[in-house]
Amino acid sequence: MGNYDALLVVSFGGPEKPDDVMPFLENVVRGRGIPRERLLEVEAHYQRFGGVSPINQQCRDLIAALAPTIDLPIYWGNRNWHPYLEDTLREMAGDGVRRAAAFVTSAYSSYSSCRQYIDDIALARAAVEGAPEVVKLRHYFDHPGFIAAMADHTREALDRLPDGLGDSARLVFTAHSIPVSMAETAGESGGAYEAQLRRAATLVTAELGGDRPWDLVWQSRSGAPHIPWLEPDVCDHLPEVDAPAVVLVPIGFVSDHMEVVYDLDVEAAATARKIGLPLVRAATAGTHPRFVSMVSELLAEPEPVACSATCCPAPPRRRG
Ligand SMILES: CC1=C(CCC(=O)O)c2cc3nc(cc4[nH]c(cc5[nH]c(cc1n2)c(C)c5CCC(=O)O)c(CCC(=O)O)c4C)C(CCC(=O)O)=C3C
Ligand SMILES: [Fe+2]
Repeated sequence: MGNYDALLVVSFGGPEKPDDVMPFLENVVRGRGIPRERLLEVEAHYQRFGGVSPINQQCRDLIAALAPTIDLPIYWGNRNWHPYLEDTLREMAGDGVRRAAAFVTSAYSSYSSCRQYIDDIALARAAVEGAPEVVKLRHYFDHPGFIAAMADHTREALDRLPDGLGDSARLVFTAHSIPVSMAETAGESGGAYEAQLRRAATLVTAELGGDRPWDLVWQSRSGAPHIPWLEPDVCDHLPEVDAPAVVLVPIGFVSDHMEVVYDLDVEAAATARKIGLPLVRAATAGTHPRFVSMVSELLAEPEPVACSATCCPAPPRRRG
């Protein structure tokens, strides 16, 4: 069992009022060559929800659910918005925390979903005198707690379909698209992001019993149009589905993010309506009791071996 004196929940961060949106987006895309038009489009998604991303409240809810289950003080720091990791680490140092376990709200290997969190934790630690040591907990995409939560939510979604469609509905798992070059180098030997997503989808489907067919597709593509990203996009895939109904399973996200409430619940839902395809979206893991208890199980495991220095390498930086 790891010898920790605090739990640090590490997340992406998101805006909480209209004026936060552009500064938040600028933090996210700094040096990443994201076209201005894409940024303005994404800004509109956030403004449609009053400039509030669901992600921060999801983090607060998770921490509230974790508190009674974990015998450690719990802190919260984000990469891209308040509360920033650096501020949280300063608070932890002031409280005398020496060694914290980090639970990152991203289950998979890739630069964006793992290495970038590790790098940002290291940068924040370097800026804080006496910062605690931070041990990142292992990837949990295949942990029985995450799988049970997603299987439960998938079952609930199947039950929400109109009469009789549950048995023949196709499961369409979705995850954030990433550049093909990032996917090819994900993990210790490449391809880990997609392989882990396929593994999680396989485990969730197995838990539902039978041999229900499923697909893994992508969403929320960003970047310049000439750079290849993982395909197909969920909206291009739906018209190709040869089944009377679909349950979308956002296996790539552990809680509701703007990508879930806009890209799936608005865009993909509109696509399905247009083609007359009954579609429901499974809930994200969020504060499902098995997902919550998974965190204390991870804390009780032997300390994880850190990723090697060459795991999930950074893509080349563009424009400063
Ligand atoms: C793999 C992955 C995850 C899953 C792992 C994880 O959960 O961390 C994830 C999560 C998230 N991504 C988020 C938001 C954004 N991601 C962007 C851009 C990008 N994402 C990428 C990948 C991922 N992103 C990539 C390769 C880019 C291109 C720029 C770059 O190379 O970095 C942009 C720029 C605008 C645009 O979309 O073009 C935004 C606003 C939010 C917050 C949502 C909210 O507010 O609720 C969350 C949780
Ligand atoms: Fe993203």
